[in-house]
Amino acid sequence: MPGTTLPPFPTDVRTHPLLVIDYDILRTGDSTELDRLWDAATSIGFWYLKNHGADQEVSDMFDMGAETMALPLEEKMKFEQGDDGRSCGYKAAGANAVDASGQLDAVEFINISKDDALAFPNIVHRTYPAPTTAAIPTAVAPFVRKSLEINNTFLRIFNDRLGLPEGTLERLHPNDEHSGSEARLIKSPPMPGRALADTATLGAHTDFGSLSFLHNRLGGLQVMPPGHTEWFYVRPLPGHAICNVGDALSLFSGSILQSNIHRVVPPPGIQAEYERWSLVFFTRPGNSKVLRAVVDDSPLIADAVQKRPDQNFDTGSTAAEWFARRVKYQRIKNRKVSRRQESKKRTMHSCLVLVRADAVVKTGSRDMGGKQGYGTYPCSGLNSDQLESTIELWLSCIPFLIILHFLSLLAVLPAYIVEPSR
Ligand SMILES: O=C(O)CCC(=O)C(=O)O
Ligand SMILES: [Fe+2]
Repeated sequence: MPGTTLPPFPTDVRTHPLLVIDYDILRTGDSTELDRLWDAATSIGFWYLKNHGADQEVSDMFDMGAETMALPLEEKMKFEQGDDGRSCGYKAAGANAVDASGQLDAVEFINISKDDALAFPNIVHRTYPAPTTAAIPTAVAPFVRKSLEINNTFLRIFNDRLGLPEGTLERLHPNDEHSGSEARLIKSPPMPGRALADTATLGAHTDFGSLSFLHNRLGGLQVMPPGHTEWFYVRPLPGHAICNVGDALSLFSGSILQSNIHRVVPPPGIQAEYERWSLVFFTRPGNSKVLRAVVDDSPLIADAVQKRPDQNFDTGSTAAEWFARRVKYQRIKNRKVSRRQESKKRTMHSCLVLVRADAVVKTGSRDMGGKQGYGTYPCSGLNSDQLESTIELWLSCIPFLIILHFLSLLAVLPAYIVEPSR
């Protein structure tokens, strides 16, 4: 809660260190800082950012969040995001699944579209609860503008390092095209003595978009770094944002930039007794942009793609279509399946788990979050939807194969029957 003194992050839990990038130094074009950012973005895809200059905007957003979340649930539900794949709006705790078994999430959040924030008082996508709307000109729009400025700086740097013609990545993320870019304010309830400290409150996932600019105060965020099979906490550092690469940018770059799997669990130790608040800005590609590696414009990306023939670098989907599918699938209501479908899904899930484990072992790379994730399975070159359809197709062929087998037996059987009687 804004203004509350929070207990320190415990020293006895497993954490993963991230590189600290200094935004002030980065903007001067300092080559050491640029190299360090490149190292972070191409290894784990996560880094801390200090001196980002967004402290006031972040603090105003947390105030807006506290007022919005204090509304009665009934009021917040009038602005629910719905089940049709739209992200902006309110999401109540328990509306999303955190894993394939259907375990529910424990966080509530409000997503505010960059398009609504920048067009205010015009409405592009939807309306928001009164305290959110009142804060759009004073808190939300300034936070969105600052976040875009920072993420666009990263895009320009990555553009240069990837050897792309000037402005390529920025043209895939135009500020003035409608997109899924949005600010998200998340609240998790206190979870004192929670027995299932290992149960995610926000399920394991990779971020759909291109870049995320995250601010949290309490622990709970965990990453599974490449080459590991265990979760590590990311220690929150005062005044430092946590930045990460998402699936779309990873795809554009032919997987040179890494989109890493992460999740949120209850804060460790005594911190679990406090409400957990976090704030993210997601930069996502323009709605009309097709999600595919930019091979024609960069020999570096073309080479990276060529070295990964197992991976599909052309989704054939626009950012709008891809994003809507991901959001929709997270909703628990869209996961309700009949008992027959349930067992079929379970079979498919087992297949997916095998394929995913195989992918990690074979390539040393992370999967993109499986059923909750948004990306491709490296060893199959398919995204989770495509992989699921392929497995479904194979499973549906089984009865046909059995009949074929039976018919071929019938064809050879007379010979067997006639033969012995001779
Ligand atoms: O709350 C956090 O620390 C992380 C949130 C997150 O990963 C997300 O909203 O995508
Ligand atoms: Fe995330």
